[in-house]
Amino acid sequence: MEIIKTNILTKRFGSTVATDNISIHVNQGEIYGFLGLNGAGKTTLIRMLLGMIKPDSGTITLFGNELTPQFRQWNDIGYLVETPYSYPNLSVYENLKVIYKLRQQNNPKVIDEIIEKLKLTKYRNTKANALSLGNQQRLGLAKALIHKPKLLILDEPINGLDPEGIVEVRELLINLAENGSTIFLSSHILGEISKVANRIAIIHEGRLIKELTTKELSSQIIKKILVQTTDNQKAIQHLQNANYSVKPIETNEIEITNSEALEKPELISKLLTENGLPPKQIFLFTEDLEMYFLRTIKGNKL
Ligand SMILES: Nc1ncnc2c1ncn2[C@@H]1O[C@H](COP(=O)(O)OP(=O)(O)OP(=O)(O)O)[C@@H](O)[C@H]1O
Repeated sequence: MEIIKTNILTKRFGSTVATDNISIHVNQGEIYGFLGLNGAGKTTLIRMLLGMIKPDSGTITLFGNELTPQFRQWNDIGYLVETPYSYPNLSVYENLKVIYKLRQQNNPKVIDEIIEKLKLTKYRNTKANALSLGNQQRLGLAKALIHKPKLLILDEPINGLDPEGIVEVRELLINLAENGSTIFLSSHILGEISKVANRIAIIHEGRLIKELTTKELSSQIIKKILVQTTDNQKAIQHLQNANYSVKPIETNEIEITNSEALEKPELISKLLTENGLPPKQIFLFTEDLEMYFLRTIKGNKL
């Protein structure tokens, strides 16, 4: 079932086209990563999904129902948009109690359950204004999750979290999706999104550039083996005789790109050693995810 569907969604601010004819869909149980540099249009799209701003043109369908003023399923959605806002003079527990009431919940146990889930137990009675940025973010996530929404929309959810917090939130999101929740999350960090999302959309200057599964993304990342020996010219001869595609590169290394070589780099080592040219250096180069991102954006600018 399609939980989110946008159809040629456009929003302008003066002469800036913040989102330009964006059509995407997100299926139930998916973690959908919405990836773009700062200013790409991520928050604008999220604010439209949440009915906070109106598109200039195009439509949004959530849970199969078009988003109009009559839309009634807000309680099925949890969200965290930009810096989470909390009541500064209320404690973590009191802040959550406000949301609990707003969400018309009727089992007070859920407040402490969510506090525990987000590892905020130690800060239960701490005022929001005394929390670290990371714990404010955890409180924001707790507020988004307290009513066990079917759809979770998160704008840069790992902002401010330390590495341990990032891993915890990643595991939490994966667990929620495994239990049937649908998660739409934005980020400008491709490495992070690729660890958690099933599908990824790349947005740049308001336009959807690419939509692909995380598997497809991994197959599009450039990988190669780089070898250095005491006599690269001789080494190239031996490698070519064994049917490897090789070429010398400026860094005094040999580049090998065959998939067999990538799968079994030890065979390269063995071949060269047997021919009296043990590699001085051999390593598997994998394109940095940020490099992939920039390469994709460049390709679409032409
Ligand atoms: N209320 C507004 N008024 C004028 N321009 C806006 C407004 N909101 C967004 N924009 C512009 O629209 C474009 C997209 O902004 P948006 O905040 O959606 O990007 P983003 O991908 O979320 O980036 P960031 O991660 O920096 O928040 C930017 O050029 C931004 O300056």
